[in-house]
Amino acid sequence: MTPLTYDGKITFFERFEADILSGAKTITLRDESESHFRVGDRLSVSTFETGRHFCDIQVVRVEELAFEALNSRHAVQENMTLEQLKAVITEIYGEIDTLYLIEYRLL
Ligand SMILES: CC(=O)Nc1cc[nH]c(=O)n1
Repeated sequence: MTPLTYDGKITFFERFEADILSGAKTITLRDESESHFRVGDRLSVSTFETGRHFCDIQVVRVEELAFEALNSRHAVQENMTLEQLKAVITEIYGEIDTLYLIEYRLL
């Protein structure tokens, strides 16, 4: 079998791992420091807390998104309610105006 070559790495909090692996969470919303991902990139995914690798993903969409434009479709793609999603983003990034939506598929 040909080994996977990676274009980069990304980390997720452990609390999101099960949702990613089950396919319930198909996007992630990041700040400008993680806006460099490109469609087609194959990423090694590990936990933020310990760096444990738990899957590989391929980026299928990258889009700038205003916090104010977050809607219930984004929430479904994050497996949360819209209220929960806004609270999680604010908890992670504080007050933030511009996000980067990264949609991915599991490899
Ligand atoms: C580690 C980290 O920043 N994780 C994040 C941030 C935003 N969304 C997400 O799914 N995971």
